[in-house]
Amino acid sequence: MNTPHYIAGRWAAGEGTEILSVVDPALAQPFAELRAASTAQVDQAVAAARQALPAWKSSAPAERARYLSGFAAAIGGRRDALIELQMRNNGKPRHEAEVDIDDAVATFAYYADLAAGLADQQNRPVALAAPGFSSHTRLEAIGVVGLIVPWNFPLVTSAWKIAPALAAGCTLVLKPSEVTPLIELAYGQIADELGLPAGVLNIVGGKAEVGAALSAHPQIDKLSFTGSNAVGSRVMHSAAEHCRPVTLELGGKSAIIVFDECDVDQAIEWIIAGICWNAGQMCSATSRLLIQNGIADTLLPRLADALNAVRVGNPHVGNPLNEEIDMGPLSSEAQWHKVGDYLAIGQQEQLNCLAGGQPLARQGWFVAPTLYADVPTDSRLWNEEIFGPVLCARRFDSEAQAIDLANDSRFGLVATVASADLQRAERVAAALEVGHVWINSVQAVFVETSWGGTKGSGIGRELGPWGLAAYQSVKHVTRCLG
Ligand SMILES: NC(=O)c1ccc[n+]([C@@H]2O[C@H](COP(=O)([O-])OP(=O)(O)OC[C@H]3O[C@@H](n4cnc5c(N)ncnc54)[C@H](O)[C@@H]3O)[C@@H](O)[C@H]2O)c1
Ligand SMILES: C[N+](C)(C)CC=O
Repeated sequence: MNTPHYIAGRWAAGEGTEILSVVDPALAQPFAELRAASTAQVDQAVAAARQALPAWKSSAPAERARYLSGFAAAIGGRRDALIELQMRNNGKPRHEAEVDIDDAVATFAYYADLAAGLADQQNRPVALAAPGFSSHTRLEAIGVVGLIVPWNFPLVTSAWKIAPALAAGCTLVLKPSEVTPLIELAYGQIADELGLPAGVLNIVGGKAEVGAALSAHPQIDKLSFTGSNAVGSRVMHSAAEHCRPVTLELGGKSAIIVFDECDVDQAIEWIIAGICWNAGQMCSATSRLLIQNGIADTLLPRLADALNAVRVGNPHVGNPLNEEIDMGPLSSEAQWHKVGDYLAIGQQEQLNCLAGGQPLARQGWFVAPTLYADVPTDSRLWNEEIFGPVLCARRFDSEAQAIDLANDSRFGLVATVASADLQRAERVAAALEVGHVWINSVQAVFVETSWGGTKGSGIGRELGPWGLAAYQSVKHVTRCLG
């Protein structure tokens, strides 16, 4: 890949010093490499976005809606290629890669609709208690936005930022993760195909240096970052230097709470989906399992059996068994070492391991789905985001105790409540300090609902109308009628 950066409507070769290796994690083998952008190219991308801003910001919302619908259709048109690339570069099983495409398509289609409705919302009068004045509201694009994303759901996390930013009238510079630097290039190709005005959407690939240059850039009006807390904190520091806004979608250590009256088989399905989807590499992984005492002795051994039965394998397109796997490898060697370190800590802490507990001895970066029972609340595994298929369980007696345990975390992204008593489930959902709660469900995410965390899991919300508002600036025009 010789020209992997999209700047001012042109494809450019990288001028940075770093080489990014694009790896198939199931084989632990690189299949492409590319040169990162230089910081001068970051400047060029931001300058292009700045130049494109006045026209794009003042374009008719209906025109922006047409482009967004075009993105939705064109992603759908690339479905097979994007599925295969995600399987190959992320190690996702086919059915998971399909869900990501559907999510990206739905996101662009949804924000096309919201953009189409923007004209009606412009200049709406505000009722004032004071006589003698009138006021109306203008919703304006925030400006040039820098979007920095991780590798675990590359197409989706980018769509959640690009679509509302374009709908609002912002121009943007996207920095994909160095682990998955090819997948989001589809957005540049689509921009080309649709004739999106040059500079409205720019993509610069690279590692920390490129992200840092983008987040510190004086010509950026807002940063939206999805990734780790460590880097999110740096991005926020850079934003603070310029007193500009940030949206941060960070890590999690989310709880799934299973009450006595829950059906065991259904609970196992939700628990496994919450920890094995994307091999546990989800910000929203429900990696802390809280089980009520009355069901724990039945549930735990059956859960261990079910985890041992998860079909872990190579999702590679060339593998004839690729349709029959439930879970692929971890997406990178670094992540495999990180998860392996936590499994070693689990051994040192002599945790009660009921399933897995080891990286798998085979080619590729595979880890067995792992379950530790009765994990102490001061264990590192109980408190830290592992980002792998590692589940820590504890028992509880009462509803109040479950809520306290679930809320006892520096994170607050999501939670799942499993209970046949819906009044109880709603009560617990209301008491949880998180941004999204599922009741008796796998982690279904709908574009109309919000996404984002409380506490250390981030600042702001994506998706729904809140995701659009994140790229809008509110202005009031007040007139004296006298
Ligand atoms: N809350 C959410 O919606 C959500 C979604 C997906 C992932 N995540 C989180 O992302 C993390 C995993 O992803 P990751 O390993 O790619 O995260 P990461 O923080 O290492 O990297 C995220 C992005 O930041 C860039 N980056 C690295 N150093 C930078 C710097 N100094 N300045 C600016 N940018 C820099 C990276 O190149 C990458 O593009 C997990 O903590 C996970 O919980 C959160
Ligand atoms: C934000 N989401 C749900 C796509 C992925 C979390 O890691």
